[in-house]
Amino acid sequence: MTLDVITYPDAEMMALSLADRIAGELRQQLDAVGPASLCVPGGSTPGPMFRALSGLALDWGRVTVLLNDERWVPGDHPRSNSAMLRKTLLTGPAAAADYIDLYTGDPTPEGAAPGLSQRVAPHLPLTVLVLGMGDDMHTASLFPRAPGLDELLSPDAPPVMAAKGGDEPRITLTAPALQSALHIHVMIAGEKKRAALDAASKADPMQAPIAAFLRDAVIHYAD
Ligand SMILES: O=C(O)[C@H](O)[C@@H](O)[C@H](O)[C@H](O)COP(=O)(O)O
Repeated sequence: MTLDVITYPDAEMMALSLADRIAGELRQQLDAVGPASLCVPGGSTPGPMFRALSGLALDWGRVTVLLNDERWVPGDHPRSNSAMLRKTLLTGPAAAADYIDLYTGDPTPEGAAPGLSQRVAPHLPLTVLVLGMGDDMHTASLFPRAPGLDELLSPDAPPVMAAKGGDEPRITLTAPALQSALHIHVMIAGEKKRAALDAASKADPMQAPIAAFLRDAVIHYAD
């Protein structure tokens, strides 16, 4: 598979330029179609892009924001992706966005998944999807060879399911929900991830889950 890769001179350029591009895609949806949805990764790479995006002029009140996935920890936990998002994206003008928090406080992600599927379904297809990738080629909480990965990748999967394979229990959007997006961006930094992405482009999604999204994605890369 040939990858559509944009290589930036540095991480700051990647953050600013991707933030601009995403704002343009959301504006286009808001102007021409109706309410927009923006689904974003956790992890450490996207913080600077989120800070840039949060300050851009947009009718944020008509945008729904949600994470690709969440670790099953409370919102004040150091591992909470929501905590990171509240500090970086859901601030300034972007604080007006509607935020779907994937951590519900239920004892298990399995118990919360059906309710979250109902909450997320009206926002599909996603307008803009941004994905990150781990060195192991996982994306969202779709981990290589994890128990139940085949169900998360199935075209019949509900929008949200519990996931295994990370350090703690997780909840994740499934492959069909993520693949619904009108615009898909993969954001990676560092040579190790670039090499992993090249390997993933030749691999099966069960071994390299990011592969399920590469055909329709624009890859944004900085060293
Ligand atoms: O909660 C998570 O772990 C993420 O949503 C995950 O899919 C992330 O995007 C990658 O692990 C990359 O993370 P880094 O940007 O920290 O390398």
